[in-house]
Amino acid sequence: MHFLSVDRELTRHSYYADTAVRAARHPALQGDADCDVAIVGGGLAGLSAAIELADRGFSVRVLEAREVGFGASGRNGGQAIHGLACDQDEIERQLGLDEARRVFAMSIEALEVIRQRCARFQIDCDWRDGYLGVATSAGKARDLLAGADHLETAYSYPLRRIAQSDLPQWIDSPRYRAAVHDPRSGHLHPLKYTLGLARAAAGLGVTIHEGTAVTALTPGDRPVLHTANGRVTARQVLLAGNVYLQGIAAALEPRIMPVGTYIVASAPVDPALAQTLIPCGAAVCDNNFVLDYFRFSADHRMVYGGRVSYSTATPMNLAESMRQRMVGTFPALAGTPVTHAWGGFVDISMNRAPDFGRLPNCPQVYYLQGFSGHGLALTGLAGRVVAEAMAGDATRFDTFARLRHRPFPGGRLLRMPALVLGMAWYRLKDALA
Ligand SMILES: Cc1cc2nc3c(=O)[nH]c(=O)nc-3n(C[C@H](O)[C@H](O)[C@H](O)COP(=O)(O)OP(=O)(O)OC[C@H]3O[C@@H](n4cnc5c(N)ncnc54)[C@H](O)[C@@H]3O)c2cc1C
Repeated sequence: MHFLSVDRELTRHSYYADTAVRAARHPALQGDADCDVAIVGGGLAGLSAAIELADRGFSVRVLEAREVGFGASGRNGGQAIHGLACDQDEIERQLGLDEARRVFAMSIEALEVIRQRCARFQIDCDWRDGYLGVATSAGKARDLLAGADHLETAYSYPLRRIAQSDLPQWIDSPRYRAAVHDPRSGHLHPLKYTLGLARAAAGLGVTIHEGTAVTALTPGDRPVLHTANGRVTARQVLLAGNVYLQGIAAALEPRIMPVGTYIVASAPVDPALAQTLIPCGAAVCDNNFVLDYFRFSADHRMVYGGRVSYSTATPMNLAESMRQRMVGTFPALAGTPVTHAWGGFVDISMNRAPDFGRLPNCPQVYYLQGFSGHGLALTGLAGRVVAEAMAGDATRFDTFARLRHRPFPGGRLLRMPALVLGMAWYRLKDALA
């Protein structure tokens, strides 16, 4: 089955969709329109850019095939964490330490962007401060602490180190050997946040069209986006369609792969139990290659993410297998039922670094992709730097655009099997660490 059909199934039982209110529906495009910037994709990247562009006086249209927040933005783990999906080493290797420091600083700005937007647009999305990085083995603990040392010495970014003996004050689980805590990162309800950004964008004059799939792009001095019921001609275009952007820009497709990741939400637990299990209230994520990520929601449900599918097929018995992972981490939740199970696809790049740039055959068309499962905060910054570039100052955008990306090997047919094989190796490394 094609991953898009799998993806539609995965949206059906999301806790976020059950607990967010879609106050506004945005009408589909009918007829032809003109604007300064046309954006493909009503996720966090597209909406963030729309807000930044509207702030700079541009006329903006967002074209969304389904509905705002349909993709990863409305379904993710809700963890807004410093840094990128890849280690800073990758950025240092490619751009040097000074540029890598600028990139890291932008990832911290991305966290501030969330806080600022929640305050400015009064977005109530259950934000809570705090992120706890945890390690499941002695080897992983060494990696975690070495990473923290590097962030402190090379980036002046201190993380609090927590020894195994002190862990119960932070997380009550038998699984972990060490942790690091970051008070500047945090977590939120991603669909409430995404819908809040759409409301903010519309309030700034951005026209949003839901139910409007872009089927083709004609490059040129004024690129044209084609849809079933009309066209949009713009001075500049942003492609922010993530893994769903298929058949619009062939050059971009081999640079990312859709990888499935899954989440369950439990029934609400006694607030006192939630407080005992994660006393610091942080979002938690381990540093395995195939990682587990979890947190308590504002209504005291355990929102537990993990597993991956590199073949795009949904794992068998998804809800039960995820429940078992949750109970492995927190035996105290053994009697707590799971009420929701859902998932989505992340846009991983080969090196896990974000992939921002302009289309080779049409520099008026910008793109943002390759967030590699770490885009909740970074999309906000991405929208800001692409707006800066469109407004004439590409300094920060081009820092990202200089990162080199290789296409996934194997061509269209063999790409997926090659990836599955590669990932089996990393899973083995996790198991042996
Ligand atoms: C299950 C899951 C858990 C995750 N957990 C975390 C986490 O805890 N922390 C974190 O930092 N990141 C996480 N991520 C990643 C994060 O959600 C993404 O990086 C981020 O949301 C990407 O935003 P986006 O706007 O680029 O893409 P999306 O939100 O996917 O939006 C793209 C939109 O473009 C639309 N579109 C595509 N093509 C077209 C077209 N041709 N015409 C019109 N519209 C089109 C799609 O319908 C879609 O709505 C997770 C992702 C998933 C799937």
